Amino acid sequence: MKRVIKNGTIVTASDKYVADILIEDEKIKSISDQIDEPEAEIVDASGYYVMPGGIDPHTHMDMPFGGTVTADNFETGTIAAAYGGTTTIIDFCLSDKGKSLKSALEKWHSKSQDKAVIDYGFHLQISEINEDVLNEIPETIEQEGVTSFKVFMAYKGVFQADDEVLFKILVAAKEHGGLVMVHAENGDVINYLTTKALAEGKTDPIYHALTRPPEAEGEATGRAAKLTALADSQLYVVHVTCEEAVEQIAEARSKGFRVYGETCPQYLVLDQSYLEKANFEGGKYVWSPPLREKYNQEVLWNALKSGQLQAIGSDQCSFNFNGQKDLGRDDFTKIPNGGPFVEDRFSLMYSEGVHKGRISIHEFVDMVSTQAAKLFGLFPRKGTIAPGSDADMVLFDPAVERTISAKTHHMNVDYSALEGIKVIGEPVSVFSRGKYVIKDRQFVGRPGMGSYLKCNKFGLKAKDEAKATTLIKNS
Ligand SMILES: NC(=O)NCCC(=O)O
Ligand SMILES: [Zn+2]
Ligand SMILES: [Zn+2]
Repeated sequence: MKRVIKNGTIVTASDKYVADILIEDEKIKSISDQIDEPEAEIVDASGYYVMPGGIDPHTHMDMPFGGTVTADNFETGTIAAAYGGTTTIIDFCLSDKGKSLKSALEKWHSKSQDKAVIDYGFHLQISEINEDVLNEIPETIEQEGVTSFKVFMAYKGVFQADDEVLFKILVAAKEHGGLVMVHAENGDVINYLTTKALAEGKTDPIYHALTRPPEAEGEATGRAAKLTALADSQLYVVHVTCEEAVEQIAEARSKGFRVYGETCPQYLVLDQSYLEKANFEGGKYVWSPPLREKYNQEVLWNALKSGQLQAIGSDQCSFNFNGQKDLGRDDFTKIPNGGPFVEDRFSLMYSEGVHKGRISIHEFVDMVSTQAAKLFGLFPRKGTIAPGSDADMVLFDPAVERTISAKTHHMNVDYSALEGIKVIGEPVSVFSRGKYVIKDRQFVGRPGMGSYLKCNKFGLKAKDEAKATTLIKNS
């Protein structure tokens, strides 16, 4: 099957130009001023940006957490992702203590295959380390194509791992070409503060934020960065929310350590005051790390612009307000942590970032797609528009104005944490490996059309290389 996307404005992390794109089977075959292919189907992209499909490096689909299971699974979650312009997710596979890493991956494959409508890879969460786990890591990287390992420094008694586990994983990752990811909050301090708050009768959602202070995130981020330096390894800090954490990442990077960071749209547009909404409405905004005081938003935008943070993940982890979030109506620690963002990540970043003049359109593409492809071993198959790359593309209308609402979103969740926020720009059509998933704003894909992606080993200094390439091109 051949398709030509005509007259669109192609935008990548480094370039913007009008040209035609020939798609043959699943790949981009060629890009040229004018492509005339008599047998090809023509797609008119005049007036649209043609951008690489979004890559969301942080999702939790069909994940058991907080005594319940996320509202979105790999089918509903990836359909929503596709509506939002995302063509690849990298989901967190949870491993069980005492069981093999292979069995965890098998479980995640059975949750996702036949369901996902876009391509997907896995990060593997690890909370214990022993000889068996260490022996499985090389095979996990080489054969399973899982090259990133997640350690939670918080959620005491559930996922939390100690520094010995983190350090051993950092050493193993260095040796075998993996990238270690951390949820950086000091879980022991948080455990003390939450227990104390409950004993004092402080049960409302706002105490979720007040018992997880930014210092606890900054401390854990700095500790993880220092252990990374000691192991001469590589680290990706997920969902960075505050000045205290950004400072630690910037300091490590200034010393030349391979420390990378991600933030999420929710931390750029919402703040701690949302947790104070009356009638338990604040429970809708409970996730970890928590929303912060507003000044942190500018800190995060600046960190993205200056390259201290590289990528944008959604941290999609949806729970219904009715029946799930309300498990914690009388005790904020029982509110399942997480929010629904996979559908809005791409458009929100365009609208708040590019439309409002905070970032360039190239920085936008870099943050929502290219950097994740580079850091997680998918580039250049994913994350760009170039001959030989997968034909994962978004036709994006930058002129549409719309309002985010649970009434119109496609996530399987009964509220939107972004309800009422106006955005400029909308994905009109979305291609996954050359096939329409979204055509003229309608889902036309089918469950199972997404493929599992084996990721390549970590490539050193992905961000720095990207910057160097841009500088050479612009000079
Ligand atoms: N973020 C959150 O509250 N839930 C998902 C799990 C995690 O990323 O910490
Ligand atoms: Zn986390
Ligand atoms: Zn997460």
